[in-house]
Amino acid sequence: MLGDLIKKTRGRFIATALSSVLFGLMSVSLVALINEIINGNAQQRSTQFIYFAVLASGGVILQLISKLVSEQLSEQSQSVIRQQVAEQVIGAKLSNLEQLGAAKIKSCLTEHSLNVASFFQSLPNILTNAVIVIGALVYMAWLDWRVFIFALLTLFLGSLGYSLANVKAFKKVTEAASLQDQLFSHFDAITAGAKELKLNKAKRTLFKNQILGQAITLLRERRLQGATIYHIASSWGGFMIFSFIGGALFYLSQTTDINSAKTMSGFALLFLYMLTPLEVMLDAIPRAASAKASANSILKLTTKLDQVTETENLPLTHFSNLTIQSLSHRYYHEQSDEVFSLSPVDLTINQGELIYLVGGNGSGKTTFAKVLCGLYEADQGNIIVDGKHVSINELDNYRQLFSTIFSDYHLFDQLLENNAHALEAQGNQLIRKLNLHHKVQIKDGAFTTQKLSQGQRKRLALVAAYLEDRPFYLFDEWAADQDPVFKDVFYTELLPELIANGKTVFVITHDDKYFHLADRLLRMENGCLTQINNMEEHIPKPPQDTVSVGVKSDSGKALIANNGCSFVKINNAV
Ligand SMILES: Nc1ncnc2c1ncn2[C@@H]1O[C@H](COP(=O)(O)OP(=O)(O)OP(=O)(O)O)[C@@H](O)[C@H]1O
Repeated sequence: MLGDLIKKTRGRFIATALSSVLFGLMSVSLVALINEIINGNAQQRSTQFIYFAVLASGGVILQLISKLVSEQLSEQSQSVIRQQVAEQVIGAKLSNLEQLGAAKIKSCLTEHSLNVASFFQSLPNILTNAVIVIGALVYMAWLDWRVFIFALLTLFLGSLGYSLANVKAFKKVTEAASLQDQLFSHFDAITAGAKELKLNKAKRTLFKNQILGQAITLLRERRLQGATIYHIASSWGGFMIFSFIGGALFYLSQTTDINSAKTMSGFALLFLYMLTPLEVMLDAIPRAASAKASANSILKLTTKLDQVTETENLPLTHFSNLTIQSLSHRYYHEQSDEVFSLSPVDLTINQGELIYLVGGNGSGKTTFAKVLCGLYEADQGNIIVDGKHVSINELDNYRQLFSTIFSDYHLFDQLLENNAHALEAQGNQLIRKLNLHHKVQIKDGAFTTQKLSQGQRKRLALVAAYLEDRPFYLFDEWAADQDPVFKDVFYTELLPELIANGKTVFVITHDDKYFHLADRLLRMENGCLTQINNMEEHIPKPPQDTVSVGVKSDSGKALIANNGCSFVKINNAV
């Protein structure tokens, strides 16, 4: 993942790395120069001061450049990761997304991306400090090779302690990363379940303390455990550094042949100068571990998102007949070890047909609709459009035939049409037709509001679907939350209008009152699709008397109350 990031931010990464390395080199040279100035003679000093001025001002400028470019690098890397994950999510199969759940995806798009990007941003800083440490070691070797060997030995022991600690700490950090994904699903529940939590104090307390509270505590504990191990390792590293300084000083003070003022002051300067870079590098290790855990989470997510290679062919814009042959789909429920299967379906739909699909809850109507419009890849079977087989790679082109409103539809604020402005007049006309004009309009290619009732929002979704102007319309219980008047408008006006305009319409419905309007009636039962040929038997007889669930009015006449379902005359209303 880091390699990919470096590739995508190459320009800024090279600029940051280069300025950081140069700054590191200048810093070490400055230390060496200071030591030369302290121990040099008066003759050399004027030239040395010129060098000092050049190195110092060059260092300050390079540090500024490095900070500025690194800031840009951080923002760019964050947007690259987010864009990359978002693109993969958008391109993934619907079944993958449903299996993974929104929480994991959100967690990767936010926290995990930020984690990786912020470590990536600190890479140049780590590089600078690494250069300073390496430069200091080289200068040390030049001053005295024995101290240099001693330094290498210390570094080896220090890093050995770190790598041992890292094994344990990384487990905690990885665990924390997956706990964070779970926490995001609880965050979703806070807003999605706001009404339920507000209405039930006991549930709210349990959710707050046991579900959310425990998840937050567990995450905090794992992060803390990981950080504690790293801090202990860091202290071990600090101990090794001071042991080295102490040991080196002891050695230098005991060794007469190298006990020159220049060597001693050189080592003193180096020790002091190396302390901060070493600490920065030690501190970078826990952040690197956390970034690695986040990168792994992102990688795990993206590898579970199957991307389909699309063909160069143009999307389908029309069809005369659409045949599905032995098409089936199955869900596997891991927790209950159960399977729901849609039995192989054979069906031909002709352009301009109005088809109703009926069936009980959980019988598989929505699943079939998703397979029909290509949202789910069928486990077996074929889709044939005008005699041409639709391959998996052409499924996206095939999907462009459909405009759908499922019960969990999402209505975008923007129309998301290339010619959105040109469609405004038509859209506003439809809004008027659906009696929403006093609530909402389309302005600048977007709906002015979505603060509408459930039924009104669904009508607005219908406007958006109409504007898509696709040849095949699929409505999954669209009318379920419409009032009787609009139900009637939908079945008796809107659907026939769509058919009259050459569209094909597939409606999932429970409204038996309108079954007689369909060209064909299909039934789904336990995943089995059948066609109802004797439609009359399934169409309720029109009521012989008019309506009413009634109560007696003051005048003694029965009041008519339309309950929106079937109409029953109650003669003996009291
Ligand atoms: N995303 C999913 N993952 C796993 N199983 C699913 C998924 N969606 C639906 N199911 C299962 O498939 C079966 C059929 O569901 P489906 O939504 O197709 O029924 P339906 O006939 O549309 O029901 P309803 O009338 O209640 O909308 C159900 O038993 C359900 O548990």
